[in-house]
Amino acid sequence: MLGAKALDRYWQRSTVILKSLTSSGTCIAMANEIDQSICRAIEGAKDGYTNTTESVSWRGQTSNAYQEDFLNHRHGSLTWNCRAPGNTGDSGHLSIRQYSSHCNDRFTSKLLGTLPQYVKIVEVGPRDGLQNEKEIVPTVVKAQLIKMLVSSGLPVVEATSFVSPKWVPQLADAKDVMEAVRDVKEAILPVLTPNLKGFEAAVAAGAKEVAVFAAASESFSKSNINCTIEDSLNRYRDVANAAKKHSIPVRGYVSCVVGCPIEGMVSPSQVAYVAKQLFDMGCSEISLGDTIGVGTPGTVIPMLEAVMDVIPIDKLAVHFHDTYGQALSNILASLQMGIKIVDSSVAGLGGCPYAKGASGNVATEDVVYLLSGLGVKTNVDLGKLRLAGEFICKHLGRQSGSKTATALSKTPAFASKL
Ligand SMILES: CC(C)(COP(=O)([O-])OP(=O)([O-])OC[C@H]1O[C@@H](n2cnc3c(N)ncnc32)[C@H](O)[C@@H]1OP(=O)([O-])[O-])[C@@H](O)C(=O)NCCC(=O)NCCSC(=O)C[C@@](C)(O)CC(=O)[O-]
Repeated sequence: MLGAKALDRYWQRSTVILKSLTSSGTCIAMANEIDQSICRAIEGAKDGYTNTTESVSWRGQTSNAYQEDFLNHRHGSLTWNCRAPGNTGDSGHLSIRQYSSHCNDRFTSKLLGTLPQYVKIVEVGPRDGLQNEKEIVPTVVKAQLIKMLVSSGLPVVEATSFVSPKWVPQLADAKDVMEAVRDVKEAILPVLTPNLKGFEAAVAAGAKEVAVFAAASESFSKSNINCTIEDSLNRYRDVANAAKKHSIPVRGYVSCVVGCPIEGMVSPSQVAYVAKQLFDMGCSEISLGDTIGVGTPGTVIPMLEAVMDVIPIDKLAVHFHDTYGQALSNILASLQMGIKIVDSSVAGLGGCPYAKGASGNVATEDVVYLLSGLGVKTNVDLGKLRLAGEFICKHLGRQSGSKTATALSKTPAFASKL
């Protein structure tokens, strides 16, 4: 017998475990653990182990029955697609099942609900990532990073910010960065603009899309952009009106959608209010930022519910930082609610200079891996994306913040099959 029966049994067991973990917010980490166990077992089987100690394990519980079935299927190859339960595919191919909303699986479809077929990833590494670096990254490196990210298939790569160089010296070369990527046509390269001055400079530098950034917390607004929420909304109305004249789309960010580094918890109604103001002034997309990464599905879901009451869901994006390791859980919860746009940062670069303690954004590599496992299309080539991550990490002299990139760099044989 091939290993498919065992996989079916194993998959069913895994989904039951996942169900019990959903409320704890740790399901994704655990799911990855299960996936990796399966992959290790398969790799062991493929390498022809007869006496391997590798087996599927779950919190110390191991099942040799699964191991035996894997081992029986020694020459199987790894394919990434979605198959109905019981369908083992061509003989000689062991299928690691991916969930997709089309899968008619007893447990996975019930647990995960209907997920989008395609998710647009908005890469924010060159802006949100590099704005927080101690060392100023040379323009040529920034431009190379943007080009590598675009070549991986990312549809949107936020390139830089036209903010005050006194406030964010790391991005003082915004004009030069735009000049260096002028020939990039395959992706949209939006830039942040905090006011009309920034907008005009961005347009002069060739920006075709801009973003404004408000906050749901009064204290954060003051520390980030030196004005109240209402004053910022007035500035952004000016930017939105000017952008209309140039037919330039404006993305609106709301920061601190769950918590604020100064004020603590932020109410969903306050987030909905600021988001609606941005939407009403003409922002074509609203990105909801958990700036300090404190959210869990327990706080993110009510926040999204409040915003979805006032803004169409297809206009909403989520932007999670991974300070508490909750970003992937939050993304899954958001997808289950119908969100189709996710912000992330290559190698998990990032943080906000005005949000003490905020760690990097969720890593794009991890998001792509998650979505691929769920059968959700992104059109991003994980191999090329990893190269972009390696490139910038090498320049910064540090390890990647992406678990996926780190794991794949240690298992090149597995990486080559993705
Ligand atoms: C908003 C300001 C400009 C107000 O700064 P201010 O000091 O209150 O502004 P001001 O109007 O008094 O001007 C002060 C000086 O800045 C200049 N200035 C004024 N505007 C610009 C401009 N656009 N570009 C270049 N220069 C500018 C202006 O000309 C003047 O120059 P001076 O006369 O002293 O030589 C400042 O606070 C600022 O630039 N803040 C940016 C902060 C920032 O970039 N934070 C990070 C991005 S937000 C984020 O990361 C969160 C997000 C989006 O990722 C989502 C999430 O995670 O939640």
